[in-house]
Amino acid sequence: MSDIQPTSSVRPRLLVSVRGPDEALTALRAGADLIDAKDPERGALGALHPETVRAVVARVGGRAVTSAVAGDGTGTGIAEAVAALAATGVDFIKIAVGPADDDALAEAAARAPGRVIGVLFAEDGVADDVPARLSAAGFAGAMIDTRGKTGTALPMLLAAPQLAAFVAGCRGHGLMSGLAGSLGVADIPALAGLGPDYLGFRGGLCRAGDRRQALDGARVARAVTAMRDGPRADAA
Ligand SMILES: O=C[C@H](O)COP(=O)(O)O
Repeated sequence: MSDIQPTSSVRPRLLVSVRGPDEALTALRAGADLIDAKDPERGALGALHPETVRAVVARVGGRAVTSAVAGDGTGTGIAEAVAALAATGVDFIKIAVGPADDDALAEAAARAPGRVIGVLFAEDGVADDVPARLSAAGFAGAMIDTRGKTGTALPMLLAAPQLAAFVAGCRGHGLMSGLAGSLGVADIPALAGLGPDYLGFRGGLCRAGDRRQALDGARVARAVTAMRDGPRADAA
């Protein structure tokens, strides 16, 4: 289990979503901090087969934090999916938490204690009580992503004060916080200044900016540089 925990770290880490072990190696070699296994052919939270996730974990070999999405369903089905992914050895499992009730969230989190991250979609808005609910359910973190992957980036859907309030709420409840959603390297300075634990990317780091094409190691490296040289939350 890698060491990423909710911290007051002023510089966010870079999460890169990959579709398999080869892309995981590309992201790792370019300097990504979190390698996130997901199927870009199946929407914002498309789950890969557990054996593919296991292969990603093996290829990363502990050199970065790993995560995998369990799908965008909710309820008891998601609890089984969490258990299946937990068995692959992946560090964190991401699930959609939109319509789920607190009992379903707690059941899902209990299948991988301290390893489940709740994903909210910006299009649905972010209620103020989400960090408290997820923390009470036993989640390790929360992130905001975009459901629609047609190029409308997160900052076009939620204003900086809303994102900052979400990040602060997560930190106040001991949750890791992540921001993602059709982001590009140019989005890094403003979002890094809000103090999230990580920023998530795929499409903006793929060839032609198309999340369904291959991950581009040079673009990942540019994002790593921008994250490293960008503003710090305490400079905000
Ligand atoms: O978790 C990461 C995001 O889903 C990345 O996907 P995107 O940059 O293509 O929106």
